[in-house]
Amino acid sequence: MRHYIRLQVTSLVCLSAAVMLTSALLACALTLLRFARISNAPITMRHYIRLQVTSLVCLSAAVMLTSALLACTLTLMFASPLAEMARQIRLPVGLDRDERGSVRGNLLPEDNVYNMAAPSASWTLHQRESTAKTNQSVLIRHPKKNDLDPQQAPWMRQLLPSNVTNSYERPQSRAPQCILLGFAKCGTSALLEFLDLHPNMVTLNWEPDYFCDRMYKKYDLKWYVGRMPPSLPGQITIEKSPCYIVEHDAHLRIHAMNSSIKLLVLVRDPITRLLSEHAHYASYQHYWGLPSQSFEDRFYSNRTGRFKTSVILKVGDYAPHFQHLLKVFPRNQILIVDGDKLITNPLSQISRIESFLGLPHVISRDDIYFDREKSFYCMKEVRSSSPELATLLLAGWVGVSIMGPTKTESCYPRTASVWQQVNLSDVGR
Ligand SMILES: Nc1ncnc2c1ncn2[C@@H]1O[C@H](COP(=O)(O)OS(=O)(=O)O)[C@@H](OP(=O)(O)O)[C@H]1O
Repeated sequence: MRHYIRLQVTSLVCLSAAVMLTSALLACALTLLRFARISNAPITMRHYIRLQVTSLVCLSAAVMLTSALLACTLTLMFASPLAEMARQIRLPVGLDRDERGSVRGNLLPEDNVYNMAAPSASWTLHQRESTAKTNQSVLIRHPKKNDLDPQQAPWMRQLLPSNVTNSYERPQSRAPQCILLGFAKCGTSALLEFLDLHPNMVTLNWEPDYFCDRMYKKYDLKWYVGRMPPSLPGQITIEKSPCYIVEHDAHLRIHAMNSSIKLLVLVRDPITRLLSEHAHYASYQHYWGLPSQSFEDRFYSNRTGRFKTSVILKVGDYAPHFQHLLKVFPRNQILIVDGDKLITNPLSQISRIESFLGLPHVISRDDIYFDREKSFYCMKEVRSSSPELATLLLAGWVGVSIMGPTKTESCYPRTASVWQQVNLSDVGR
């Protein structure tokens, strides 16, 4: 706290000095200019030019000094909360902090740092073979130099005082080394929350959908990487976007970003999945006061006596999606997680994921409990991922420096409320 107050006071002193110096230099420049204009004394051309030049030099000096002092002030203001964040960020297993805040210990084995190699030369051919849309163009973006490099936030590095954090413990946004591709309504949100309990995993708590058409056409890789929560080396960044598994171009795009990435795919009994999706839509209709649509109305055509070829139905037809995914990625980079077991025995699936990612088995029975009312396993404690940079900067600006991990009980609340709003007789149960 003392250190923080000292930093804030110093930054304020810098700011005041900047303001005073600028005013003094501006006043000087203006006086000289004015003197040159109104002086009745006979003034030679040489004299006049000298005056003008001196005033211009004064003005430039004022601008330069102000910028330097402002930069200094901002650095001091932001450095403290950033350093605080660096101190509080969860350390991956294998690293420890000593009482002075420095990091000690060995990083995880090499195979945890997945290779971000550029796609192989054979990729273009492979791409043509694997996509069914041979005569359509598919937008694939290969990483450009520095796209995936977390060191590309030099301004953040500079803001971190080197005596507080050493070079490799600085939290940075990194491209995910693992992606949860879907399927929607199979428990993807709950799974990600469970995984966030692991100190070596950092999860993004919203769905960027980056590799799906809608976003991919708008944003580049730098944007995507920049959205990832800050992590330390040895920590695996994970994001989930259920559109990736059903949009086959997304498989190609992910491969183009990182051909050795690890992928998780969560599946569940397709009928339960479908009912869940129906319940989800029904709850929205209910919420917006729209007429409710029965399961049959949504999926079954009385006219043709057949199921409608609905996108929602196609999602649960898992096979074609896996077929395509396996054309793009080798089987050993994909882990299929059982969504039904995730509900009854989450630890069985979490443990498989820990092994798959080469991480120590850390998440245990002590981290979760069964909530009878919700009929789901919940987390005893949520260790929040690192705060988003924007929040951090804002916090720094208003002088809030203490941002510890939040400790709250968390349970995924959606289910019970959703199902209550749906008449199950509608869905033939
Ligand atoms: N632990 C735990 N807590 C709560 N919910 C759990 C859990 N494990 C799995 N599930 C199931 O997750 C279903 C929602 O799936 P998703 O998170 O993939 O939905 S979404 O695609 O993000 O909308 C959700 O489906 P519904 O029950 O239909 O809501 C749950 O059945």
